[in-house]
Amino acid sequence: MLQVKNISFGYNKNRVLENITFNLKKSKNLAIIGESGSGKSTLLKLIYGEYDLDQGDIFWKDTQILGPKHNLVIGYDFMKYVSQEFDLMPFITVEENIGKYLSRFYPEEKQKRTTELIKVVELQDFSKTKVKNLSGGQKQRVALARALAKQPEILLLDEPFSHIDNFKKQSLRRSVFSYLKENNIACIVATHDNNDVLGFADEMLVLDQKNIIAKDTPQNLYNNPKLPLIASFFDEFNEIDGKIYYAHQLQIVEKSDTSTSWSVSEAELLSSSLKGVVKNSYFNGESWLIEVEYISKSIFIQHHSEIEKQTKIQFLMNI
Ligand SMILES: Nc1ncnc2c1ncn2[C@@H]1O[C@H](COP(=O)(O)OP(=O)(O)OP(=O)(O)O)[C@@H](O)[C@H]1O
Repeated sequence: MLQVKNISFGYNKNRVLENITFNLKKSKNLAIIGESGSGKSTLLKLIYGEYDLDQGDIFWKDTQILGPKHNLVIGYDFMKYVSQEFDLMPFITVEENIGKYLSRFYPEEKQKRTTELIKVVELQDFSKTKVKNLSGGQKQRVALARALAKQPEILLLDEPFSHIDNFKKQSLRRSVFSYLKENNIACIVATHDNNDVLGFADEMLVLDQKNIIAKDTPQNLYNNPKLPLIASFFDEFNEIDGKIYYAHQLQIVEKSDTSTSWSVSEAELLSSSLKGVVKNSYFNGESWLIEVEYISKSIFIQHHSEIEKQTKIQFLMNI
């Protein structure tokens, strides 16, 4: 188990993180989210032992994680860190980069593991390509495979799929996160992308103003976002009368047919609805996002079709 106990840290006198405490159990997946500059990468680096803490302790099982003041070489065998800079060897191939981290005393085993890892990151067509000739996203995948080569007990991932195109992203996420679960590897993922979290993370930790402001399952935080910062991570949202509503939780009231008058049940609905004027419609794939002016501010409502600008509409909170 990882134990982060009351740690504080600043690069200079200004603190970046203050009194951070949390645990992570074996083979669990924890996502760290927060605005740019909130300290996500710094927290991963501290857990990796890249810096000395100003205060507090970090343990993986019984081993205390110590920074450069105490360790000549940064890092521990049981932990791997994939940073936003991939730090690969450019002049050798993908399989050689991965193989560097595997024992050369068992060549057959080494080849088998390399092939397995290349498959996990879906780079089969590039195994013999020199890393310098790869795209940013392909390099990111090599860095992931290399981190997995030595079977870490815990993996720290900083924006792990940020350079990967949308075609590949979702299948790669499934492949990598299933591999981690099957091999009981704990992981901490710092991310801006809710797709890295929903469906994969067991828990989510939200950093803001140097502190942890929430820690819960993605489901609980999604269903009950106590703060705009949390809701904004998941989806387009609105604050109405101090309450948070996702765009899909608001509903534009429509007539059921082309008749000019409202039915009795529709009229009932209308009596509890709010009024606004359409400012814009944005195509969103499955639906449209309708921007509506409501009491001099914009709110966003998910709707099945485009609505002409300046149309007067009525809408309901539909939860
Ligand atoms: N090496 C450094 N020296 C001084 N300050 C730093 C250093 N690295 C980061 N910082 C500062 O520490 C704060 C936290 O940065 P960090 O990179 O941890 O944030 P982040 O949440 O990972 O951001 P992003 O989402 O943009 O990657 C920022 O204010 C940043 O400017």
